[in-house]
Amino acid sequence: MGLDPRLPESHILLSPHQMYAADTWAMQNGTSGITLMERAGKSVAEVATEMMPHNGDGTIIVLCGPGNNGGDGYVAARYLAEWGYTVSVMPISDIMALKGDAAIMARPWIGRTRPMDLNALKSADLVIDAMFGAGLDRDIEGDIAAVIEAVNEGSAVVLAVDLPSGLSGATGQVQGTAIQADTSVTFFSYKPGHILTPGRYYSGGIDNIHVVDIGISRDCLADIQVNTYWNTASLWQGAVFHPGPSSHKYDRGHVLVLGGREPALGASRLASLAALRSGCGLSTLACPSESYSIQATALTDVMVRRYDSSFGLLSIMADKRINTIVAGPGLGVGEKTTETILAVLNERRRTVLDADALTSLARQMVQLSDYSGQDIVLTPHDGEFKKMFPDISLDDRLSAARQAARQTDCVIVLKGVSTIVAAPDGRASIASNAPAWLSVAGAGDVLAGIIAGVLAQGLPLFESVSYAVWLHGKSGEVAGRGLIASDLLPAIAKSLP
Ligand SMILES: NC(=O)C1=CN([C@@H]2O[C@H](COP(=O)(O)OP(=O)(O)OC[C@H]3O[C@@H](n4cnc5c(N)ncnc54)[C@H](O)[C@@H]3O)[C@@H](O)[C@H]2O)[C@@H](O)CC1
Ligand SMILES: [K+]
Repeated sequence: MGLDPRLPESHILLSPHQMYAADTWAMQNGTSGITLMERAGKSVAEVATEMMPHNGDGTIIVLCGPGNNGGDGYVAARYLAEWGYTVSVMPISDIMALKGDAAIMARPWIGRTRPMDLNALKSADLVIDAMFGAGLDRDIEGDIAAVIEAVNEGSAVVLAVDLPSGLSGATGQVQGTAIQADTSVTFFSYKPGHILTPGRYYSGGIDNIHVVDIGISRDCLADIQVNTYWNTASLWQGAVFHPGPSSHKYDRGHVLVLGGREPALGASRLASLAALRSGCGLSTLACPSESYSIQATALTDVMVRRYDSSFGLLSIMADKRINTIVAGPGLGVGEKTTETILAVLNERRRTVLDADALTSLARQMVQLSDYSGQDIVLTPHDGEFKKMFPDISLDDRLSAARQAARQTDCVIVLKGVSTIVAAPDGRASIASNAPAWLSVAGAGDVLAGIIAGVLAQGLPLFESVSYAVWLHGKSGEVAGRGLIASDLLPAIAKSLP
């Protein structure tokens, strides 16, 4: 079982670097490294027993690496042997070169230590991967890569200690090659690499990553600048608007969606309806005169206005109750769009820029940082991101989103399997709840609308956008396989927390 997302602080993700700080804090405050390792290894052994037949049959091989991850492996092996399992250790490096806590933990191991045997690895019942964890600092190559390939090709069930070896805990990327684990046991908190993809899949999937308490007090967090979060309820639940008995629609904000011309009329409709479903009080779609009657006929719950110039748009926006704007879905790419967006930005409302708005801005090299201090959200997918930020590599998506947020002073929603929300102040959330079938035409338009609908309710920006991304993923799950974008609209209502 993975971590319960409703638990307070379950959303905190510590990078390997921050985890070292937590370990160090614990050691300076009375818990020795040996004690931490003993607890870590014991909890690995406990999870291992759940993966083995209960009659004690079957063979376990523990692959032990050169550092403290290997130390955890020796402890796990000792407990499993004590509990009657057939377990052997296969070190991937010279045991005599072990240092510190790992060397201390290798000493009491009196069970079988065997030389590397790829065939034995392939046919074991369970392989415990204690080769590398937080200390992975380069690509895996050569003999060790061959060991990993043998484990991945073999029939053994695989339990990874802390992280599957070869997986970066910071980025979720594979360094050279990586163990494909069925289950992982990590300590104190998830690491970003467990939630980001492909790391989440290499770790066994979110429900199969156990986070265990090894006795590190939460007090250590006071000394660690946590800025990366799993996008779950405990991150944003304090920031969700729940209308009270006397609440009025005007308390819940008014979203204005800027629509364009044929053939993409549905996109802005989806966004304007998604905004309403997400709890804002009112939603208006502004569109050019030529598409007015089509949009007005198609929409019942959304008000429809016409505008044919920036001037016309500004007269609609003279209504100060309109507090959030969505520009992009179906707006069209080009100079006119850029001009419209600049007119909107000068009005200083909360603004969501998506799709055609992003492409138009990228072409004209508009400096969004000129609007610094405003609440602007950009929602690029990879293609749009590359056009907007050609100098930022997407190899490490978390860093890329953070860099773009800092550069533009906007909140970046980098859409993908694990959508990242990054704020200019360095905070970032990573979502893990979007089902594969959410990737359909129009789903992005719905997301832009949900974000605006939540933003219109006036709650803190980063938490609101993270919540909106979560709600979009949840709606995809509720709508189920085979969904089309408009199925998401009723599903939003069923997904509200
Ligand atoms: N006292 C502690 O600090 C605790 C540490 N814990 C465990 O310790 C781990 C971190 O230990 P370490 O910092 O020793 O790091 P690791 O054990 O993850 O690995 C470090 C070692 O691997 C080598 N290495 C790194 N990348 C390599 C590559 N690509 N190819 C070959 N060799 C490579 C390094 O040179 C170093 O010798 C955690 O993941 C966790 O499992 C837990 O026991 C909890 C307590
Ligand atoms: K490992």
